Amino acid sequence: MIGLEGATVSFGSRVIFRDVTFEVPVGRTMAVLGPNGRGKTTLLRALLGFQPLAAGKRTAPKIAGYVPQHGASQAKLSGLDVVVMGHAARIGLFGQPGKGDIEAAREALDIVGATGLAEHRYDRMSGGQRRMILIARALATGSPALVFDEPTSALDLGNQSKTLDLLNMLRDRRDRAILFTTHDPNHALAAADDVLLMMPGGREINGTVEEMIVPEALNTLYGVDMRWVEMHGSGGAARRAVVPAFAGREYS
Ligand SMILES: Nc1ncnc2c1ncn2[C@@H]1O[C@H](COP(=O)(O)OP(=O)(O)OP(=O)(O)O)[C@@H](O)[C@H]1O
Repeated sequence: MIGLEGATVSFGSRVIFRDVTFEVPVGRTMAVLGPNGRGKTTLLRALLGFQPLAAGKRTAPKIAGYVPQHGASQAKLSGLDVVVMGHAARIGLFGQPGKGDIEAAREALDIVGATGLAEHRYDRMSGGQRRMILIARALATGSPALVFDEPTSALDLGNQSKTLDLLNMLRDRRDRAILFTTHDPNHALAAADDVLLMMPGGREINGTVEEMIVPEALNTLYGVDMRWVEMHGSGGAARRAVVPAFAGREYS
């Protein structure tokens, strides 16, 4: 389980969030949405213990799989080297990775469909390729908690779809607590069970996807009119998406 209880974080006199409580049990996935600068990354960092809490407490395993928004460029390391670092906390600072660590890393690369990147230099990869390596690194920790900071940002539509499929595949295993941030409510519809909304003005609310991803709440969240659209997905099944009223183009 991962979560916060009565958690407050401030930078100097500026409170980023106050008295936030939520939990993600093993087997569920939560999406966190909120406007730019509202504190989503800070919340993830607080959850993982990188950011001290001014009040409250956090629950997280000692080692969590964390996928940051931007991975540092890790000069001259191969994709495989970076994924093996997912085991670094287990290996220890001066330890050498053994056969088992390399096997675990290769398996994680296989799960994310990035086996072909194993021998490529990480610092020469595109943003999307690095993201896949970082996801594999998080899986290689073997942790029951996975935390993703905007896993679909800066990805083209095809890679957004692949990343959402991957999140769903991990969710369907129901053996981890998964948390991800996103700016797209449809990504919460696609890959989450629960949602935490960090509302403007410092209020947080959480509930199931069905309760939280509704036009009224999103109107308030972003200050933009939102509406449902009905459509047929690639499999022919009826689907609902939520889009801003500015989407599309007038036609007659
Ligand atoms: N170490 C820090 N010291 C001071 N202020 C900080 C620090 N880290 C973050 N902030 C501020 O806290 C606020 C929340 O930042 P954060 O990155 O958590 O927002 P976010 O919701 O993830 O934003 P975005 O959607 O734009 O990525 C911002 O105003 C940011 O400038």
